[in-house]
Amino acid sequence: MSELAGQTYLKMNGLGNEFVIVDLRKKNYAIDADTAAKIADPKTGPGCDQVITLEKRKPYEGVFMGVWNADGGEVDACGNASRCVGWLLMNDLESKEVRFQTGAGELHAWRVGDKRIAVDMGEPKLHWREIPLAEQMDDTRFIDVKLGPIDKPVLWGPSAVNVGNPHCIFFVEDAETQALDRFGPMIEHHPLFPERVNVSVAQVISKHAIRLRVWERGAGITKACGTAACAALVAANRRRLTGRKATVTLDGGDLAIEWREEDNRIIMTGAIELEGDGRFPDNF
Ligand SMILES: N[C@@H](CCC[C@H](N)C(=O)O)C(=O)O
Repeated sequence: MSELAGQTYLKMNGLGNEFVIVDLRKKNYAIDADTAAKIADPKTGPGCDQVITLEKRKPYEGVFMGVWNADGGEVDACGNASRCVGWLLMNDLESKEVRFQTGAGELHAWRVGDKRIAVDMGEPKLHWREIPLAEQMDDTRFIDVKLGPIDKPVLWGPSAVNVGNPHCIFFVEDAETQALDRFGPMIEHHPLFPERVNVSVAQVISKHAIRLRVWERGAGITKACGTAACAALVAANRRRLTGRKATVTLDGGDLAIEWREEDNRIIMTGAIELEGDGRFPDNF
């Protein structure tokens, strides 16, 4: 039996990217990788793509948002969960904006509609050491990695961007036909990415529209990935394929992404959904 037995949780999603959110701010325990994986697996818990914890975590001031992938690994950033947590905290505080902490730094979220939230996701990191890559690549707009079997590559030369977590983005003519379920895991575990990587295929529709499908590190294909949408817009703009503002269409819906020229920060705007609450069973 774990310390979560009897504890309540919320189910939320951002464009179908599913979260179980556990509020541990008044508890004196944290979750670990095994517990996160047990919560995320629908055979043993409520099931989700990411487990999100709200914590008082030292040395952070204020509320800390913990992000745990379905495989149990803890990571630093989650765009869709940031909108969900922003919405929850703003409701708690009866406020129109809020700041909270993550492993990737402080985030600022504000309300732009009833269940529509904007988040300042910070500045992208573009140097190969910051992605991180295992070897020097001076131009992260086009890195030397192949998607598919070494002797018969299907795609090659993605961009790499870190937006609090590592992303690699392949620009393709048709995102729908890419076998992301086959190639996603190969690239996620490619030795060029020492912390593994989130893998996207991006189809540029126009200067202001991108179609994106994502294989998430530690979670597989999800209906939407907010940080991937941010990374894709940055990569597309660096390749002069789009402007600095675009609608990114994921399987679960649209995100508006802007990479601001004046301060280099990425603003992500999109919907959130509250599905309901639940309680971990007494024998959890
Ligand atoms: N779904 C998230 C990203 C979650 C973390 C990611 N899988 C990673 O391992 O970095 C999003 O909306 O950004």
